[in-house]
Formats: sequence, C-alpha cells, structure tokens
Amino acid sequence: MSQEANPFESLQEQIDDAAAYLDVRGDVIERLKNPERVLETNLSVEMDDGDIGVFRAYRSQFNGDRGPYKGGIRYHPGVTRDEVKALSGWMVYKCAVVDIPYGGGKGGIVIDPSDYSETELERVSRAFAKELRPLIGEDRDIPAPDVNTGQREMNWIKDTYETLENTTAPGVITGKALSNGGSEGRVEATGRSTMLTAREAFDYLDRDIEGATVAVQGYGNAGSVAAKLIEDLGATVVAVSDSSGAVYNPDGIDARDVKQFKNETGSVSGYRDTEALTNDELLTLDVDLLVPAALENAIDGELAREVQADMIVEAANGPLTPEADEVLTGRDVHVLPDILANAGGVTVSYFEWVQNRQRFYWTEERVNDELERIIVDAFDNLVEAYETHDLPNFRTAAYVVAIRRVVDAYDSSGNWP
Ligand SMILES: NC(=O)C1=CN([C@@H]2O[C@H](COP(=O)(O)OP(=O)(O)OC[C@H]3O[C@@H](n4cnc5c(N)ncnc54)[C@H](OP(=O)(O)O)[C@@H]3O)[C@@H](O)[C@H]2O)C=CC1
Ligand SMILES: O=C(O)CCC(=O)C(=O)O
Repeated sequence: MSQEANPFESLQEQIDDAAAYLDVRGDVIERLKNPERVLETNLSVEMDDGDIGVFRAYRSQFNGDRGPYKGGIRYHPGVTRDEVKALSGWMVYKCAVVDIPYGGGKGGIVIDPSDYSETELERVSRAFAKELRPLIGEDRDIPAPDVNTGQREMNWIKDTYETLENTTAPGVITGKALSNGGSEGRVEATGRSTMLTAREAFDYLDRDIEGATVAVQGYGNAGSVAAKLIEDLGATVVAVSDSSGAVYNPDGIDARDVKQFKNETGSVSGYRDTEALTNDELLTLDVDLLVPAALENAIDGELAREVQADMIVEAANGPLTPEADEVLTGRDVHVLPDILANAGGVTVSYFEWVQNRQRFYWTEERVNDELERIIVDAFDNLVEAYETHDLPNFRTAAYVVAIRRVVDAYDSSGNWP
C-alpha cells in the first residue's frame, strides 16, 4: 500500500494542473491554493457520566471572493486540519463550477458519533455552534451536512445560533429538517446530481446507461440516493458497500431494498443473495460505472491500475489521489469530478438559503427542475472547456472553468488593503 495522499496537497496539485492551461498570474494562483483562515478549537463537553470529553474541531474558510463561505460539517474520527482545509477548497471550486454565489468553507469534529449518546452529540454540536458563532451568519459563512451529520445536527446548530444571537436566521445553516426551514429535495440532492452527471456523461460519450452495470462504494446519503436514482434510469446496481465491506450480485441488487436492510441491521453486509467482497474488490469490479461515495483517497495510483470500470462518477469528495487520476487518464477511464458530480448538495443548499431569506418555500418539483438545469448547464460548460482547450481530462476542465470564475470575481473587486 502506498503512503496515503494528503488531501490538501491533492487539492493544490489539482489547482496547479489546471493553472497550466490558464493565463493567470502565479501570485494569484498561490492565493487560490490556501485558506483565508482556519479555526481550530477544543470543545469541552460534559458526558452522560459526568466526565468531560474534549473534542478537536475545525472550520476552514478557504475563499470568499464569490460570496459567503459555504460547506458542510463532518463528524469522523479521521478528521484532520489538512482534510478540512482541502474540503473547504473543493467547496470554492464546486460552487464556481455550478456558478452559485458562494465561496467555500468546511468544518469537522474529530469524533466517532457511534460512540456517543444522542444527548452527548447534541451537547457537542451546540458547543461547536457556540465556537462558530462569531464566524458564521447568513451572509458570512453557512454550514451544512457532510459525513455523519444531517438534519438533526443542523437543527441543533441553527437553534444554538439563533438563541445566542436572539434572532431568527434560518439561512445561517442549510440541510435542516423541513419543519425547521429546510428545503424539499435537499436530502436527495447530492445523489441526484451524481445521477444527472452520470446520465449526461453516458450521453456525451455515446453510451447507454440503460442496462449499464454499476458499483457504489459508500451507502450513506450520497451513495444510496445515487444508486436508486441511477437504477431508475434502467442501470443495474451490482455491488454496494459501507465501512463493514461490500456485497455483490452480478444479476443486480435492489438499491432501495438494500438501503432498507442497512437501516434495519446497521450495514449492507449479509444482504440476501450476495457475495461478500472487500471495498478494494468492489472498486476494481468490471462494471460500466463506478461511484465512489465514501471518503477521500479510496483509489490511489496502485489501485487505479486495477480499476476495470469504464467510467467513474465521484459522489464523494476527493476519492481519487492525483496519482490515480494520472493513471486513469492514461488508461482512458473517464472520471467525472466531485466538484461537478456532488454539487447537487450545495446547489439545493443554495435554494434552501434563498427560500429562507425570502420566507417563501418551493415545491419539490421546482427544486428538482432548477437543480437539473444547473447541473446540465455546468456539465455543458465543462465539456466546452474540455474540447476547446483539448484538456487531458474532465477534472482539469472543471478546474479551468471554476478558477476562471473565481479569478474574475477577485480581479473585478481588486485587492484590499
Ligand atoms: N451529504 C452531502 O450533502 C454531501 C456529501 N458529499 C460527500 O459524499 C461522501 C459521503 O458523504 P455522505 O453520504 O453525506 O456521508 P454518510 O455519513 O451519509 O455516508 C458515508 C458512507 O460511507 C461509508 N464509509 C465510510 N468509510 C468507509 C470506508 N472506508 N469504506 C467504505 N465505505 C465507507 C459509511 O459506512 P457506514 O454506514 O458503515 O458508516 C457510509 O455508508 C463524502 O465524501 C462527502 O463529503 C458531497 C457533497 C454533499
Ligand atoms: O450543502 C452544502 O452547503 C455543502 C455540502 C458539502 O459539504 C459538500 O458539497 O461537500
């Protein structure tokens, strides 16, 4: 196994790769490779047994040239400062690819939520919200869900912020429950843009998604929704996985039923009529479409040499190392990058924020129509850059489009002081 790539260095390499095709000054590119600020804090929280638990937490505000910082909050034992910095940078370029008026931010707490009770998690979330309060706000920085967080955590953070600020400001955070100012379609949005990206890519490459075989690594919010929506297009999901391992059936796995099974049992392992595989075995299956939907660095250079899929659509952030990218580009495996494919989450977060600001709520049909328009337009812009500049792959094309937009915003406002 090669040494694990540092996600922040991967982000910087991706920016450099695209910058080679852009006429942008080196000092400006350097500015776009580093966060504006990072909060690092240690949360002291009373546990159910009366002891104090100490949890390291971060919020990185990477770049605000195009609007308020925006991006999720992750609860995971593997969270590091560099991971959060990378994730916040990916948010900048993601928001630029889909052309929504945000910069990028990201937060994380070093915690395995499965080790704590609901009341402990509430106190941890509220303690983090208190630390975040001076940094966030409807026009400043707007958090959202990510790995191991969802409506419940967003509701707690919103309530803490509003209580301490003595106001109502539902747009301070997105991904809330519908009863708390959330948007229709937000839960499904990340998987929906993954499906739309796959659909557009199959069409562009003259391939048929109907009947295509699909493997999905990670069966949480992003992966399970992507699987069921891709299945609805007529594809066959043959393998899915979570942290317990993978399950495989060449004749197909019912995407909704296996999710139901996971909800009931806690994992996909043991699902009926399947063979158990490791995650690495899933990632190297001979399928038409591979959807990594778990964490960073799922495929490194070594594993990339064994990948048999024709196409990879990244639902996760940063699932391929730069070395994997190089290997897959050389092998003509098409990779549709995270900053397009999973941008549905932040796009519907944007819709949620707009609805919160207007106190006027949309139907699910309107949300999904607007999302489809934005993802299809973004895909078309990416393809145009790919063809016009004869770029090596779709990731570089996405960064070329995105960096240009961020630089345009920076250039037109000027530097201060
Ligand atoms: N939620 C959102 O709106 C967005 C999420 N994303 C990205 O999508 C990815 C997944 O996030 P999300 O679906 O929200 O998170 P969830 O917490 O809902 O799901 C994560 C899934 O990944 C699985 N997993 C974790 N570690 C491994 C591993 N080593 N091997 C295989 N599977 C693993 C988890 O397994 P288990 O169930 O066993 O814990 C779980 O099924 C992340 O990269 C995230 O940043 C991107 C855009 C928006
Ligand atoms: O919905 C959002 O604002 C951000 C979601 C997110 O964290 C991501 O796209 O990685």
